[in-house]
Amino acid sequence: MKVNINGESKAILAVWFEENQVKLIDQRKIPETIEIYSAKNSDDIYYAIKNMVVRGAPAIGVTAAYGLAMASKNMEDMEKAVKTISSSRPTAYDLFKAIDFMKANNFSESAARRYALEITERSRKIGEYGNTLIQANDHILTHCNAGALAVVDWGTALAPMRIAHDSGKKIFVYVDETRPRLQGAKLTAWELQQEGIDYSIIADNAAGYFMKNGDINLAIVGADRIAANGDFANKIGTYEKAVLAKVNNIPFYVAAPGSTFDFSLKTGEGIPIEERDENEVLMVNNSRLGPAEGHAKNPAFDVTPHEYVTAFITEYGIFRPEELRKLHSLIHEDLFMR
Ligand SMILES: CSC[C@@H](O)[C@@H](O)C(=O)COP(=O)(O)O
Repeated sequence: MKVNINGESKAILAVWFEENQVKLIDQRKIPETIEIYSAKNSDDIYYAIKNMVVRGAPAIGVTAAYGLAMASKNMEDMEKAVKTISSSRPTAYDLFKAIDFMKANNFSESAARRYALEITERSRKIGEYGNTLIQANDHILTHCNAGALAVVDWGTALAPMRIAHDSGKKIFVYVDETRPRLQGAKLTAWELQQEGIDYSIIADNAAGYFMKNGDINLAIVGADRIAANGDFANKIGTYEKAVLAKVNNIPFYVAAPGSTFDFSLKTGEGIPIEERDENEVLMVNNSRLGPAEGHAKNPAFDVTPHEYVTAFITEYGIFRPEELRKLHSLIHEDLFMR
């Protein structure tokens, strides 16, 4: 991704491996500053994923892959390292896919590097397929952050927008602020700004207003886990946006690589939904909302039923929910995904 550092445009990745450390852009600090977090063992990897130094399903997977390669080089107890890293967050399937990939490849550094390269290249392909769905002057809604920060580069939902913009299509993006962690307002807005793509941040409860007024004509979001029937988990608030899109006849696309599809689950009912600390909801800029004794509920994801999805944009092409069997066979035949 392009990043402006002291007036100079530089290309950087969200996650990389250097001198036996896993390097992460600290996403808790964006957009204020670009700081690098260096993970030196599997406990650091656990901390980084759990506390969202790194977040976004594919980026979590790549971090786990590098983390296991690092742990193996450091002669950590690998059973313990796998257990620690897999307990960091429950919802994104990419985490478990990456751990299985590393187990099957003896936790080697070359395997982790290959995993990262594959995921990055696949998200670029998602961008190319997704670009075919975007017309000049489209006004596109997105939720949370499914951009380069959430992968390694390119993104999933944002990759089509970046490629459309680079190919000269003028587009405008409506960015849901995405309470409580504000991935939209902080991360997506920052990425679009770096890329020179026009956008406005909107309050989480404003999408219906803009859809009804005809201001939004397309929605693209990412996913954390997609079941065999196309029900999918994504950041809390995605479900209501999908329902609103259907009511307003707005196409609603989900962009995700093969590593996010969990075909062992028939429907979205079995997707584990992470419940995070209530203080993420209660505390805003270090001040507390509501009464001192008040409590909050904080599910990090919701599940959108497949009937609200127009199609899935993947590195294998674009598939309507009723075509997911075909995608299942393609993923099954793909040696990297096995
Ligand atoms: C390409 S990222 C896809 C999803 O992981 C993304 O939309 C999302 O919901 C991220 O949630 P987060 O809690 O920030 O990890």
